[in-house]
Amino acid sequence: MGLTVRRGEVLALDGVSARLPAGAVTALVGGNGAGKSTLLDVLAGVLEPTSGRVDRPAGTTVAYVPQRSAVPDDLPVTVGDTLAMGRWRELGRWRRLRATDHALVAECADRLGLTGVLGVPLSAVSGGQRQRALVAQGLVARAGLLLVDEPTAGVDAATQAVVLAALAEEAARGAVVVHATHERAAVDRADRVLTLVAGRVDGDRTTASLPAG
Ligand SMILES: Nc1ncnc2c1ncn2[C@@H]1O[C@H](COP(=O)(O)OP(=O)(O)OP(=O)(O)O)[C@@H](O)[C@H]1O
Repeated sequence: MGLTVRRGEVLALDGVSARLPAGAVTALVGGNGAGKSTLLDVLAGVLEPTSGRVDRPAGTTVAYVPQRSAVPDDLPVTVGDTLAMGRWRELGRWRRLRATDHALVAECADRLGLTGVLGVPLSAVSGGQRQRALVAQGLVARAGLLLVDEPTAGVDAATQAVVLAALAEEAARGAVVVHATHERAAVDRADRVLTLVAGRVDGDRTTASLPAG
């Protein structure tokens, strides 16, 4: 990669190189402004790097779950709609869900404990349920590269556990899973930890070699 991103006066990423393995969950850590969201944006292809490039196998599909705070609370959609949107990229223009798509939505809703609220407006469920709905949308996409920005921020321990288990299952399916986090529990559950400090990689290691505490 060797990614550099200039945002105004700031070098949000400053020569970032990393290998993101398939079949593993990589936690992206670092303080506020370290460049985590910027790196996810670049990996997702929604932000062009100033220099460097992302090498990914041809045909790799990408699902990007942004921070919950980046999604308006009052979107006029149900939880079920939110999950179904995860199929849109594959369905193309008419977005008519097939039986297999409905089955995938139902399966991911079940995995994230959302079956009972599929018909409820996204604006009427709790913050934790909204977070799970966004993650479920990412799972529904069945992408080769799943990028998730702070999926366990501001949710209770039970929801954190459900979300982290779902990410681990996606990796077990063979996906590259990368999520930005500030939560210790999320770092502990990850297979790899990539640490950013001021836009540079400050550590790229398996969790086994992380200091305790
Ligand atoms: N849209 C933008 N325009 C200009 N500068 C930006 C923009 N988004 C981020 N930045 C700057 O880029 C740098 C990296 O920000 P980024 O959001 O990637 O960090 P982060 O590690 O995700 O932080 P946080 O933990 O606070 O979410 C920061 O200095 C930030 O101010």
